[in-house]
Amino acid sequence: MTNTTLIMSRFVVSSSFIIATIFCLMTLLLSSSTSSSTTSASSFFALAVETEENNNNNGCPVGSSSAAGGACTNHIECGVYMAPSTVGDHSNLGIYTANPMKDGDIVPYPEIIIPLLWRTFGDHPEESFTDGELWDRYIWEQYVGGIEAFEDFGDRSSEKSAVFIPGVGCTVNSMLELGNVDSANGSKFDEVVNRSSPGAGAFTPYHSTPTIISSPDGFGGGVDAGQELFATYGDEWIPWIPGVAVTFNRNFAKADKLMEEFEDWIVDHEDNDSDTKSDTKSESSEISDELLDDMWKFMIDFPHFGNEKWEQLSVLPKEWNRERLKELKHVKKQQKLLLQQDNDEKKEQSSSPLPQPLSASTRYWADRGKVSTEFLKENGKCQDHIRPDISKIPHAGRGAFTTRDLPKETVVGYAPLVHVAIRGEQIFEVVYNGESKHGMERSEHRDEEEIDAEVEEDEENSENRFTKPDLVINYSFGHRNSTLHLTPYGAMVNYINHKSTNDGDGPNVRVQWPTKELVAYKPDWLSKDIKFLRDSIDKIGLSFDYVALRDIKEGEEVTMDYGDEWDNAWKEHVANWVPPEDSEGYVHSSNFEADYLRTPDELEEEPYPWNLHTLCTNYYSKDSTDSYTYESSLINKENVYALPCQVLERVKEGESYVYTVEVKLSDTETTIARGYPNNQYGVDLYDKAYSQMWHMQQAFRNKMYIPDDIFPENWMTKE
Ligand SMILES: C[S@@+](CC[C@H](N)C(=O)[O-])C[C@H]1O[C@@H](n2cnc3c(N)ncnc32)[C@H](O)[C@@H]1O
Repeated sequence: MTNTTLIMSRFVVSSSFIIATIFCLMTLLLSSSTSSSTTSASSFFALAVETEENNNNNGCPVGSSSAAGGACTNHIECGVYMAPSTVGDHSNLGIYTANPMKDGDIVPYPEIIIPLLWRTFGDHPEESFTDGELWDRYIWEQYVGGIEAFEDFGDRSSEKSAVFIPGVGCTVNSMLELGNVDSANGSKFDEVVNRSSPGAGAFTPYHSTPTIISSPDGFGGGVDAGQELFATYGDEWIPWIPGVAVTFNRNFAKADKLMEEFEDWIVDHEDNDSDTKSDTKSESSEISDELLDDMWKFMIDFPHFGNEKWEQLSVLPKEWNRERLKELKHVKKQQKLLLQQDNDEKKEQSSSPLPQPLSASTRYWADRGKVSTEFLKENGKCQDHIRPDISKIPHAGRGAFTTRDLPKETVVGYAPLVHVAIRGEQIFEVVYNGESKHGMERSEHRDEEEIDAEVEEDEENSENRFTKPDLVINYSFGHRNSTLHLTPYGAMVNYINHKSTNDGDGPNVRVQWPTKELVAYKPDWLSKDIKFLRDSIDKIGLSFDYVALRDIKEGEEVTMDYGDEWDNAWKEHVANWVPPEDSEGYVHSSNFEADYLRTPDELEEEPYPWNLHTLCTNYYSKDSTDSYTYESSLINKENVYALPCQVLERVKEGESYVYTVEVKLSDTETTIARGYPNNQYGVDLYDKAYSQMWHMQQAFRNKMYIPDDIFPENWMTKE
């Protein structure tokens, strides 16, 4: 195989060439084979994953698991697990439900969304080509979570700001046709505290982004216990991880076609063979299972990387046997039957949609995506021991609360850590440059001179310029003697608030390195140096267990000690806090209620809160009287362009109002247009860019500190 790989990778060949080559080889092999062997192969639908890692349980008996201290504990019930993925030989993590769930059910529990300003989506910062590159795999575009556009004017529909969605959002894998959840379906906005609170802007206002079960057709309207949850990343996303199925829909169809050809070839061969030995239609015409197996392996392992990618090879079932052949015949028969019924029904003018049988390759991967609950208990980490709610700690925002009684030593939460090794202190710095359009520059993309030149051009903005760490810092770990920066992405752990060890009975959890090697935890990384971490960007290698320090009762708030530095910084922040002048009169648009948009006269009497303003689209055209009128046929949902505007007049039409607006096209040019509806495609009220609390200059920023006793000395790069 290695030689074949070398030779074939030098040629550009087509997939039909591969198949032809394989079939020729098969013919050659067959002509010299004895075909009486009937080696029984494992069932085609056997769950390979169930058997592979069952023994890896730290010596704990089945039905119990290793707690943080290495002791075996009885199992505590759990509904959602993070465990080695069924996608690609357990090379990454996946999210599983331990219970059957119906379409429409919400996977526990909805997460926060942390908006990122230090980088834009799809715009990989050049300087951090290695260090920080790992982040590429853990961000989404802002529209996924329903985050508003950050710029005031311009294209509001396709601004590509990046967001970080811990939990399912970061972990879920993609299996296109097998997508069984809608992940990160918008979010809610709630700043929880007032602008005058010292907690203002110190945590994300975007929360409650749900993952909703949405199983594909043919799967019975839900998912079974042990099912890996799959999102749909989109057609351009290809996980080029060795051994991973490249899951474009079109590949399932192509894979089925290849399997059909393979099957036809076998049937032909066996028929021909028995024809030539027509007197005895003997067993010997059957191709041996062993040979079938070898040929199949040869086909699926055929090198398909490089310029020519035969993605369909990656979704072929990994095992082959006669059962598989029968399955394929069955699927084809059913499909034929349905097609026939469909035609008959069409003739009868019936419109009832017919269920489609799953294609053979789809069926294979669907079954592969399921594991036993034992597997989850033994290899997974529970993700629903805690749930979010408003914290009981003043000014802290949301917090994490236990969903069940959790004995001491329970791993209450688990989080893989996205690391930035050397540039951890600079990479997240954001330069704010005022509060208007292009008011903020992302330092990662701009050099200082470029920013200075722009600021000089705009004296007004230079006064408002300030630099501040991005919000994600408050959700990340560091150490005073190191540049390393670790951001956890386990479900719910980002809700855990601080409680000092010196405060009352102290916190009830602490972070610890896991007790054994895991897909996302390599214990030998603890003895590597910081340069090794900088250059290790293919995979996550560090994780934290959040371990119960004592028995925790259901409903208790979970807290951990963020470290003395954090505690002191927060106390100093509170002591020095002076509510900003603009906290008076600030109302976020989500809390602002008005029956209609106001005219200039009305605004004089009753202005909007200072942070709100109206923006209009340019969907208008000239009518017969040479005046401009709103034209709904011009709506382009892909590109909703916003311009500054003011309402001049309002007319009641039915239950709602239509508006005459003055749209500002440039500094010198305006247009007056009639008939605007009050919505995002017409005229609407928006928060001014960077007016939300998390952009406040005064907002608290501080990373959490990794306890000294677990921080390796070799990572200490600073005095
Ligand atoms: C990892 S987040 C915790 C979740 C956060 N409370 C939220 O609502 O998203 C850390 C941030 O929570 C807030 N926080 C955590 N513990 C706190 C405490 N004891 N007092 C005040 N604020 C706290 C701070 O804003 C801190 O930067």
